[in-house]
Parts: sequence; C-alpha cells; structure tokens
Amino acid sequence: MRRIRVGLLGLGTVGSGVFKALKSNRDVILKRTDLLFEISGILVRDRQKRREVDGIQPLLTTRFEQLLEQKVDVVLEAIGGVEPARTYIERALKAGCHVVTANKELIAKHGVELDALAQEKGVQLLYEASVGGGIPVLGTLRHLLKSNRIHRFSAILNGTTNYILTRMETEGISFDQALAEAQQKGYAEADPTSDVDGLDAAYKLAILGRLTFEVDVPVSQVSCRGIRDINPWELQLARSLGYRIKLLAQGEQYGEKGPLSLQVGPALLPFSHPLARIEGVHNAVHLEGDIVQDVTLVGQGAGERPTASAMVEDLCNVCCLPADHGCSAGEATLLPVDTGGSRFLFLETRESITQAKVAEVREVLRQIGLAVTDVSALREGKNGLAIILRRWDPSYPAVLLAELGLDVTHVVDRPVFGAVSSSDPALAASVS
Ligand SMILES: NC(=O)C1=CN([C@@H]2O[C@H](COP(=O)(O)OP(=O)(O)OC[C@H]3O[C@@H](n4cnc5c(N)ncnc54)[C@H](OP(=O)(O)O)[C@@H]3O)[C@@H](O)[C@H]2O)C=CC1
Ligand SMILES: N[C@@H](CC=O)C(=O)O
Repeated sequence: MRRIRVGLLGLGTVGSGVFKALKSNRDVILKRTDLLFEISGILVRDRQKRREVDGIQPLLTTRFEQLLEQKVDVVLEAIGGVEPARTYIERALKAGCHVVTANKELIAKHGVELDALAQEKGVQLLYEASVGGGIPVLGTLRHLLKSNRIHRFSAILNGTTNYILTRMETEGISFDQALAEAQQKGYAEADPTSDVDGLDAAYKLAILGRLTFEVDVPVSQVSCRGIRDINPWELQLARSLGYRIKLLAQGEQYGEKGPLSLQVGPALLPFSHPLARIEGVHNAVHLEGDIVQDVTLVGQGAGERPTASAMVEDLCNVCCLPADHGCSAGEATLLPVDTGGSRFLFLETRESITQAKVAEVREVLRQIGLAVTDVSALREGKNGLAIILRRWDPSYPAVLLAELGLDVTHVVDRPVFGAVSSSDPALAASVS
C-alpha cells in the first residue's frame, strides 16, 4: 500500500464532493490501486464559514504555503478563476507535486504553458473535470482514441444552460427561475454569466479543440453566443416544428493540419439528432474520427458527485499511470464562423397570419429565390411566422421585412444543425 498525501484547494461544490468521495470510496480505491489517499490540508478563503462536511475543521487553512510545507504529493485545485489558482498550480508543479484541476478557465487560457511546466518538472497535470463534468472525454481522447484523426465534434458542454433550456422547454418556467435552480443545485459557476453567455462552454471547447486537433486554441478567437435571449415560448415553438434548441459547441478541422472552425451558440437540432435528446444537467460529446467513425459520450456535466468523480479518477491516474504529455500544440488558424447553413427565423407580427398569408409568403420567397424548407404560421396565441431557410445570408431579414410587408415586432434567427428536410414528418405535421 502506498500512502499519498493530498492538498485540496477549495471546499465548495467540487472540493466537498472530492473530500466525500475519497472517504466513501476509500476501500474500493485501495483495493483497485493499492493507494491510500490522505488529505493533509484544505485551502479555503474563509475558515469560519459553516461547512456541511464532517471532520474537516482541523484541516482548513487560508495559507497555501502551509499546505506545501506538509510535503504533499498531489495538489487538487477546485477554487476556480485564473488567480490565485494559476500561481498556486505553478508553485505546486515547481515543488514537484502532481496537480489535478477542474478549472476550465485557467486551462483554456494557460494550459499550454502549465502543461510545459509539468513536463519540465517531471510531474503530471490532469484536468479531466474541466470538460464535461463526469464524462471521461479527455481520457478517452488521450488514451482510447490515440490512432484516430478526429476531424469534427459537436457537443453540449455546459450543464447549467442545458438544465435551464430543458426546464424552460418542458415546464415553461422563466429563465431566471431555471437559473436560480441550477445555482441551488451547484451546477453554475460562481459568476453564472460565464455559463449563460457561453464562455464556460467556449473554455471547454478550447480545451477539447487543443486535445483533438493538437493546436493551441486561443479562447478569445472562439466564436461565442449564449442563451440569454431564449425564452420558454421560443423553445416550445421550435419543439412544435420538430426541433430542440441546445447550446452547441462545435469544432471542425478542414483537412489534416488545415484551418479550424470553433464555435459556441444556440442551435436548433432535429429530434433525430443524438444531441437533441440530452436533457437537464447532462452533457454529451459526439466525436467523428477517421477509423472509429462516430462516438457519443454522455453523462452529467456538472454538480458535486460527477465532477468529484472526474477529479478522483485523475488523482488515481497521476499516481498509477505514466505521464502522457501528448503532442506539442502548434498554432491554430481559425476560420470565420460560417453563417451560411440552414436557419430558423421567426417573425412576430402585430396581425394574425392566415393560411392565405402563409401561401403568399411562400410565393414571395420563391420569387426572390430563397431556398425555403418550411413556412408556418405561429400558433399557441402568438402572431407571426416561422420560416426555415436552407441557406442563409445576414442580409435576409431586411430583405424579407421589405418584401413581405408585414408589421413585424420581433425577429429571432438561429442556426439549424443537422439534416433539415421538408419531408421530415414532424415538420410536415407542424404546418397548420
Ligand atoms: N460546480 C460544478 O459543477 C463544476 C465546477 N467546476 C470547476 O471547479 C472549480 C470549483 O467550482 P465550485 O466548487 O463550483 O466553486 P465554489 O464557489 O462552490 O467553491 C470554491 C471554493 O474555493 C474556495 N476559494 C475561492 N477562492 C479562493 C481563494 N482565493 N483562496 C482560497 N480559497 C478560495 C472557496 O472558499 P470558501 O469556501 O471559504 O468560500 C470555496 O471553498 C471551478 O474552477 C469550476 O469551474 C468544474 C466542473 C463542474
Ligand atoms: N458551470 C459549469 C460547471 C461544470 O463545468 C456547467 O454548468 O457546466
């Protein structure tokens, strides 16, 4: 049996989960790895705060130096944000400790230099919990898909927003209420702006992109839109047309070592798409590789236990497995986001839309040469039109408003992801 001394940074949702998991699964871990983990100290901001976890008071400290002085073998970082987490991790690596972190912001922004520092010092830095919560996606890429060239992935990478979208769609509750629930369950970031504006998913996309395409992905260059402007009614409208709206993270490489496209934003997925069925706090990553073809990994993307699971697995791995520093990261060439795919457009109008008006709109669209998949009158007490176009140009809304002569009060456009066909039965059925 090997005793491993662990320093834990942070005792919030994730840190408490790690503490509890090491206690509850101590025997399983010992039996399978011959490792006995002992928490030597826990760094917090406020020692006086009331804690739900039993037996931790003597371990708490507010001084990082005190943890390092205890000659820990591994540092687990679960405080979040760039500073002081970055300084603590650098100091731990320089002191010869392995480091495990859940911090996507830090790894997205400084992962390349921290990986290099770990390699230089002959220790490991693992961050499975930083992407997809409990889903072992980074480990799968590092260890189980080594021989594949992954050319594309699409993913749901934020538990908070997927939870909010699911609750708004299925229960009709407001955005604010759904967000408050996600916060109460421990899914959201300390500042939930990062979740709802898509940044958290962009950090995870940058990390996934780096591992998948072996290039350094500057997070500032990832195109990113959040879900703030989506309301229950829009979600239900999309559903009535055969779609779910999801905050989608997509990465694609055009040719080996070719340019990349990386984007995060809300998109409509047809019910038949594998990611359309991912609900609540679940995340999913759909990978496309040249040999494996396609693989979808699904699991809880946030919360105490799934995230703790990912950190504890990393902890076991840094002690059991040889270092895998992967490939060096080259420079990425990022393409501007392609806005030219299928698009869902809804125009809310002051007057109600009759079937005669729908036919008239179809004809106008045909005459001006727009490739249309569907046009339908809005229902459920709203006035307006839902239009699905096969190709999109940002100038279309202005053209449409001018040509259709409708008194439009509200316009929303969203990309449609996956196959769109006018013969889709759900779509056909929705046309009233
Ligand atoms: N929540 C989740 O589902 C997931 C979170 N993550 C990531 O895990 C990390 C932690 O998240 P989470 O547990 O939710 O965060 P919390 O806000 O719940 O907990 C943060 C903890 O860190 C401590 N802390 C914060 N700043 C400092 C500081 N400057 N010095 C010392 N201690 C500090 C806090 O101390 P105190 O208790 O005294 O305030 C608290 O114990 C983040 O990087 C997050 O992005 C990753 C995957 C999922
Ligand atoms: N706030 C994040 C937590 C996990 O990474 C999320 O909701 O996904």
